[in-house]
Amino acid sequence: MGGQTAYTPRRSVLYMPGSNERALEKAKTLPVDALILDLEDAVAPDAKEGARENVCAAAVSGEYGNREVTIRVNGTGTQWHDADLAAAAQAGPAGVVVPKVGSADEVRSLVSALEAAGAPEHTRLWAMIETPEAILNVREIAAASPRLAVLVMGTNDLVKELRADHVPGRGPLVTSLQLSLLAARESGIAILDGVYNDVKDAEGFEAECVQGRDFGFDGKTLIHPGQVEVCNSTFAPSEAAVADARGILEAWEAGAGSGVVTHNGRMIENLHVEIAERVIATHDVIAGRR
Ligand SMILES: CC(C)(COP(=O)(O)OP(=O)(O)OC[C@H]1O[C@@H](n2cnc3c(N)ncnc32)[C@H](O)[C@@H]1OP(=O)(O)O)[C@@H](O)C(=O)NCCC(=O)NCCSC(=O)C[C@H](O)C(=O)O
Ligand SMILES: [Mg+2]
Repeated sequence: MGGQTAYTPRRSVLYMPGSNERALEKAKTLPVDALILDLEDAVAPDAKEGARENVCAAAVSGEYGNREVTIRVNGTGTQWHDADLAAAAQAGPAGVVVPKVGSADEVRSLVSALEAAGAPEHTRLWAMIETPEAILNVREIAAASPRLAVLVMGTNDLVKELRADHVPGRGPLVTSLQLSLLAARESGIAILDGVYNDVKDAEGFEAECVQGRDFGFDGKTLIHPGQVEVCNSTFAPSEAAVADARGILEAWEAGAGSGVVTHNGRMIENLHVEIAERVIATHDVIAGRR
């Protein structure tokens, strides 16, 4: 496990309430990599059924271009879960996002339910990691099914459950974020960082994007269109990183056969070449989307 797979851009993954038809429309014009059309926390109980119809119609519409469209259903055990999951499976989005997943058994039973409801093969499970139970089981969760493609951190619920606070630097969450990252990388699946709630705090948001990128997240979940551009550029290789990667590959080729060379005074071994190749491949995929 943990081998390199083809890069799917998920730098910016925007939530929008399934009940907000204006937002569903606006999303067609936003430069996001993926969308999470929400039926859970952002939708009031009496709006759930209408929202379910909206998000399924959006998922089958084919109007979102190369954006990955996913549907977040209500959690296992809620009164809406079964109908949400069945409708989402039929709509066949890229992913069905399930909140508050707690165990590997739950992953397997969600996958069985998706298959029983006729979900097409391309519809993958995205599991939200946002409870103490999930953190303590995250290694087994990440490895539970080949249909599980993405872990999504739910840092609002996690802060609530831990009785922690949202603080700059996210000290109270670091252990949970890193355990989840370890689990995702071991199983070779993607992992997305949680949302930043203060949509007016551009500086704090950028700092959290940089932190998530430096930790190793593939991208970040977002709640507002104003967060998209910074997120996209933070989670893409910078021009300097691409130039450096090209330099590493050239230096390696020039020193063909030797197990170690230098580039800009730094030691380069095979593992640095693999990193450089990943940077270039990531850059090429992102450049191809423009
Ligand atoms: C946070 C918001 C409620 C702010 O809404 P509002 O004040 O209306 O924003 P603006 O007036 O600045 O909006 C400007 C235009 O942008 C559109 N818009 C706003 N948000 C979105 C969006 N998410 N997707 C698409 N389009 C959006 C507005 O319609 C305006 O358009 P226009 O009128 O044409 O100019 C709001 O941003 C919002 O609802 N965000 C999403 C909230 C959400 O989905 N929350 C649930 C997930 S977060 C979570 O809980 C994760 C996890 O479970 C955890 O535990 O952490
Ligand atoms: Mg949550």
